[in-house]
Amino acid sequence: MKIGFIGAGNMGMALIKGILKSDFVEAEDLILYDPVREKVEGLEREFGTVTAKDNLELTEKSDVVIVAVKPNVYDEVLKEIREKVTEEKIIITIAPGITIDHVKKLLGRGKIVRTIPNTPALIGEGITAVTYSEEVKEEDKELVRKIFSTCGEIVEIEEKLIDVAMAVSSCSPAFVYMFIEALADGGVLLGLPRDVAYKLASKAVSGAGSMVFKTGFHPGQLKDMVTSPGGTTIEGIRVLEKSGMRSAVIEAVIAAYQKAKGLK
Ligand SMILES: NC(=O)C1=CN([C@@H]2O[C@H](COP(=O)(O)OP(=O)(O)OC[C@H]3O[C@@H](n4cnc5c(N)ncnc54)[C@H](O)[C@@H]3O)[C@@H](O)[C@H]2O)C=CC1
Ligand SMILES: O=C(O)[C@@H]1CCC=N1
Repeated sequence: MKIGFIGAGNMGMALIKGILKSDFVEAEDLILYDPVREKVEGLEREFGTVTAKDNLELTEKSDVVIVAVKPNVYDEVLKEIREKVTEEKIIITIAPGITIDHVKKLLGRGKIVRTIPNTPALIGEGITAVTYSEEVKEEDKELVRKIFSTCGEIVEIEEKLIDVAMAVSSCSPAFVYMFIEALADGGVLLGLPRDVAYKLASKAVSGAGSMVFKTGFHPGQLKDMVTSPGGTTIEGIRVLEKSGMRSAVIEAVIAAYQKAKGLK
């Protein structure tokens, strides 16, 4: 089974490296194209992936094609590969705002899978939201699950919620990095060495995320387990609530979602 990647930028590269770290496919089963040839030739040298001459050759040789270009390049790429897309090929999109209907109109055929991954895929800690066109059979879904499971978790949701998932899990790593920076800055202000502050802050954030994911406890319950009566944490919470932290985060999610509606 051959998996092609059109585009090896930040997200494409995270998925490629996530897949390479697993033993799901051999490196030679990954066929890559990016006009910035150094990106894919570097992978070929390091891992033994295959560099395609162009997107057409990539599509012809691949059973699954993952289109990992910016939303405004999608139309150009889909029109370019159209002649090589057969009924049996699985075409996977990873961009906000690109609907299954839109891809179908441009390609005319193929099994379309719409996903939204995130960059922690690079270390196998990603999560990908997935939705399928009706042409996708159960065995194809199983294959898609296996591909994205090499990069972390997957959730299957209705297409109308994909861009909501994008805001919550694909944009949010950037929001969380800002939070980590801010936590560390606070520590540095109070005298912690910068490297120690990043270690403490990042592990606290990933550990807290895992507590929610793995225990299934309500985040409020976990928060209460940290917050001793009359203690230190509640003092910090008072300041965060006064500063409108929750509302700011909700507004950020809405803004990211709304932006997806106008993309392409
Ligand atoms: N960066 C992220 O965290 C996430 C990105 N996405 C989506 O993934 C897609 C890619 O985003 P990034 O990797 O961040 O962007 P990027 O700009 O880092 O990568 C895009 C890559 O596409 C290549 N490219 C441009 N024209 C091409 C063409 N005609 N054929 C083949 N390759 C071409 C570029 O050279 C570049 O390497 C976007 O649609 C983005 O919305 C989705 C979820 C998360
Ligand atoms: O910022 C962006 O547009 C991309 C899509 C989701 C995360 N990064």
